[in-house]
Amino acid sequence: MSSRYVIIGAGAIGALLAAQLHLAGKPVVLVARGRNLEAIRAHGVRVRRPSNTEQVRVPVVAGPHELQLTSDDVLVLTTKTQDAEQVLAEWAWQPVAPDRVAADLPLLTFQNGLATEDLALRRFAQVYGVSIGVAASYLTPGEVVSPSYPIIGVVWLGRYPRPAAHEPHAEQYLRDLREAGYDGSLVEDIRAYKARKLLLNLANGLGVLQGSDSERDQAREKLVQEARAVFRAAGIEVTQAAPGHLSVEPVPGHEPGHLSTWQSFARGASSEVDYLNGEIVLLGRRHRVPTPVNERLQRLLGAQAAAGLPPGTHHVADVLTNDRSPNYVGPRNRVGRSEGRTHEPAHHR
Ligand SMILES: NC(=O)C1=CN([C@@H]2O[C@H](COP(=O)(O)OP(=O)(O)OC[C@H]3O[C@@H](n4cnc5c(N)ncnc54)[C@H](OP(=O)(O)O)[C@@H]3O)[C@@H](O)[C@H]2O)C=CC1
Ligand SMILES: CC(C)(CO)C(=O)C(=O)O
Repeated sequence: MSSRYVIIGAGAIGALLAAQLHLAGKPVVLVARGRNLEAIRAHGVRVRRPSNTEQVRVPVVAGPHELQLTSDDVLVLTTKTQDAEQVLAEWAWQPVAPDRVAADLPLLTFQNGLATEDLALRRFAQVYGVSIGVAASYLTPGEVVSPSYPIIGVVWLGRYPRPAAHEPHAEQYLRDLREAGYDGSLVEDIRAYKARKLLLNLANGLGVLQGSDSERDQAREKLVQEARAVFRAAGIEVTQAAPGHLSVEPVPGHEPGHLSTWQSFARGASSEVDYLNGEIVLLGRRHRVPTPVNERLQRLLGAQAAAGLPPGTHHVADVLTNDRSPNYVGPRNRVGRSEGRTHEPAHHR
């Protein structure tokens, strides 16, 4: 009998993982909130795949007050990074058994970026970082789109900060994930895998902006160059291991290619950019390495999220140049967004 997985955060990663584990016969409880909770309570998680849609009746709760934790539970954190601290604080000191609290349970952290594992380690002693490659999408309460089948995603899983000599629990988690449809491996240095993934995720924010493919490529190259420089200065290893391959297929009625950051902006949810590009900015400030392009993207999208503005509000050129005068006209309006670059200032050409 495998552990029960208590999956906190019912979005693209968490709701899909809960559905997959449930379908594989693994004990699982999903923690959701708001309209998403209502929809999952009423109908289960709707999983839209390339060739079918399944309604998966996953047990769901609103929080620790609706659940009795046991010593066999494994907590799984699948919120965005910006919500991790609040969730960790809420769950860590919940009672499990006499003299035990949730912070004594193992915790799996699925976040992109480098920040969550240290946030978790402040309270939880057994932290397992997971780096996941998956093309999942959450845009509608109670529903996830999963364009890969039968392999749902690829995971790299490792004890943080480093594995013990023998990690039977990590092996068990990986076995369960494999049975649930995820390809994956155990890794020695999960941070090096998260660093590799972060190099990819630095461009997530570019998908929220208007611009051509070549402008995006140009910006992506600069974002990654800056990141590599700060990683060198900070002594952060990036794994050289080859990334896994995942086949992604069309799902009827679903527009493909929108990454997790775009999904947050499209839903009017908060943005993870402070922990993606913002991680590079933080490391740059600590180690005195300039990171102007990551900083411009972070500032632009931070202000956009604060104002509740949708994808397409700004242009990639705003990230590539620091020239705010005399031609800068501010954020594009909704007309400019839907009709393309209609009011293009000179420095964007
Ligand atoms: N989407 C993807 O394809 C990929 C995502 N990732 C990474 O995985 C992590 C999770 O991302 P993703 O699944 O996309 O995020 P989502 O925004 O889709 O899902 C996060 C979920 O957590 C919920 N949540 C937030 N705070 C709380 C809280 N305090 N209590 C309970 N639930 C809470 C949100 O609630 P609400 O429903 O109200 O918004 C939402 O349902 C991120 O670090 C992301 O970068 C990695 C690879 C791919
Ligand atoms: C780039 C991608 C899709 C890889 O899994 C991802 O991490 C994201 O959407 O944030």
